[in-house]
Amino acid sequence: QQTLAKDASKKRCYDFLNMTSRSFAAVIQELDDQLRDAVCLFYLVLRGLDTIEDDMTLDLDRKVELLRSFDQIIYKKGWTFTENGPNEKDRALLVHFDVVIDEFLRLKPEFQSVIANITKLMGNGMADYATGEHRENTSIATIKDFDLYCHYVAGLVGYGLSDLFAASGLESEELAKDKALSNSMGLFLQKTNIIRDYREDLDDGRQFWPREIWGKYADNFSDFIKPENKLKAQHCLSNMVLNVLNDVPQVLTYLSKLKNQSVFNFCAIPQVMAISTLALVFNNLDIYQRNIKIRKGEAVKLILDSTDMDNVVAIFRQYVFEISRKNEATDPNFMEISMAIGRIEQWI
Ligand SMILES: O=C(O)CO[C@@H](C(=O)O)[C@@H](OCCCCCc1ccc2ccccc2c1)C(=O)NCCCCCc1ccc2ccccc2c1
Ligand SMILES: [Mg+2]
Ligand SMILES: [Mg+2]
Repeated sequence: QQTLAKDASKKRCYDFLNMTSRSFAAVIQELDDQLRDAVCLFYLVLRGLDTIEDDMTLDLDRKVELLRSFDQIIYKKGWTFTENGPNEKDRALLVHFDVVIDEFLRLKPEFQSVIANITKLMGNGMADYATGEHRENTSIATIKDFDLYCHYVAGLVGYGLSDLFAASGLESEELAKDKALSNSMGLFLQKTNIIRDYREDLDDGRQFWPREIWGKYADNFSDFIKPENKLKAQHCLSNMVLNVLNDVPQVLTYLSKLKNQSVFNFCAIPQVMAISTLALVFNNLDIYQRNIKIRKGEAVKLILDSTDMDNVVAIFRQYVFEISRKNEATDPNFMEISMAIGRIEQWI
């Protein structure tokens, strides 16, 4: 009887995974037995934390209290949360969070401590940011603030994944020690999404592009949606893409150090999707009007091709070449982008 109940609650966790993530559910479920459950629960715990962070209808003091204590909440059997607004997309995850906690508490202790440590760091980072000087529209001032915020919400995920890979024995300890490489794995994904999500975030009253960049091209963050600012909008966008390109060499270095096939696929596929998205958004002013996504057919081809390092390098080379072809000599960022591409080509 016990095993039936345990299997049912584990199955529900995978249902929550498939419900809350288009891009990660499939690759997480392909991981080898030693890692699959730990990474699934790592995802669900952090998605639960992010569902608190993302909810703009929550009272700020209440939000901060939850963010800073989430690393203790995950040890409280039976805990659930029903205060999210009705439109919060992953609200159901927290309404049934007791199921996630039950499964989290069944993980090996070393997996639990990796997840709890990252949850504590991320929750406090999110809270510091939510109560910072720009709390009204979550705006980000400098490129340094941009890197710090993305470190909190995504770089730390890279830290935790590398630690889980090492704890499972499927990957080396030294990979987990090289924090800069793990950090870049998160920053590349998060920053690419932040560029792609300009319009969605603007409409939600959030702005994640650093003022140090966009402030060179406009007085207000929303100016870029106006047709008369087309050229400024294009140059601001290429400046953002330039900032993200700088993480590519470290992403390729991280991937080249992986030994386990299922871990390689899990790590490579989101990065390949991101470089494809980056090439799609480069000099593409549609991002100021709507959320653009790579076509389903292209995504399927990328997933099937991303199983070994040579193919992944070839895919990166293809998209970096596409960006260099679209790079315009009249763009003030033209030279910097050419040099960033040069640094990537030394690698590939
Ligand atoms: O609300 C949304 O749907 C999007 O939220 C974004 C936001 O609010 O900024 C934002 O929320 C960030 C805070 C919660 C992080 C949740 C997460 C994501 C992916 C994971 C993958 C595996 C294991 C655990 C994971 C945890 C978000 O989901 N951004 C997507 C990019 C985050 C990438 C994280 C990451 C970092 C390094 C990686 C290395 C290898 C493979 C996957 C990796 C994945
Ligand atoms: Mg989110
Ligand atoms: Mg968030």
